[in-house]
Amino acid sequence: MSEAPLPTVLVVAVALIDVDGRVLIAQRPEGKALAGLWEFPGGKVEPGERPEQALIRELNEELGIDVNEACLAPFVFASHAYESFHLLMPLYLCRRWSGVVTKREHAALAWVKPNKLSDYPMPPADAPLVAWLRDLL
Ligand SMILES: Nc1nc2c([nH]c(=O)n2[C@H]2C[C@H](O)[C@@H](COP(=O)(O)OP(=O)(O)OP(=O)(O)O)O2)c(=O)[nH]1
Ligand SMILES: [Mg+2]
Repeated sequence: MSEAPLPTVLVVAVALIDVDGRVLIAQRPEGKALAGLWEFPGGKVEPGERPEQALIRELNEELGIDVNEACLAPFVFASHAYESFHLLMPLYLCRRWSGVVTKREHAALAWVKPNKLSDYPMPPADAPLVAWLRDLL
């Protein structure tokens, strides 16, 4: 018997890295799926957008910062089957942006050393990403 087909949803996310090598994570707000869990900033790619454009838009909406496309380095990706969709999520690295990181849409923000990321509950799709950051950053 074959499984019911699930839509694949493309979500782009970023590990913003500060001068001390800490990574920004953000807590999903009440009322959204996976509320209370910590995520990498980003969001769904909308029709007609390139992934990098979508990420630049999301970083402006969510954090109030401006990122140059040349400063987004593809890193690793998550591929995870949720109950109702399959998540495909490239994670970029970014060490340069302009503006001040501001909490606009999340419940909280935290700058965290890669080896401490596992202290924060994250969506199941993110576990491999945390391991890559810890091992490769
Ligand atoms: N941004 C982000 N999303 C993640 C991560 N891990 C993970 O499973 N997701 C999932 C949660 C959501 O199902 C989806 C992102 O969707 P979202 O609802 O936050 O998208 P969005 O920012 O475009 O927000 P919205 O306008 O649709 O409300 O990806 C992660 O680390 N970062
Ligand atoms: Mg988002």
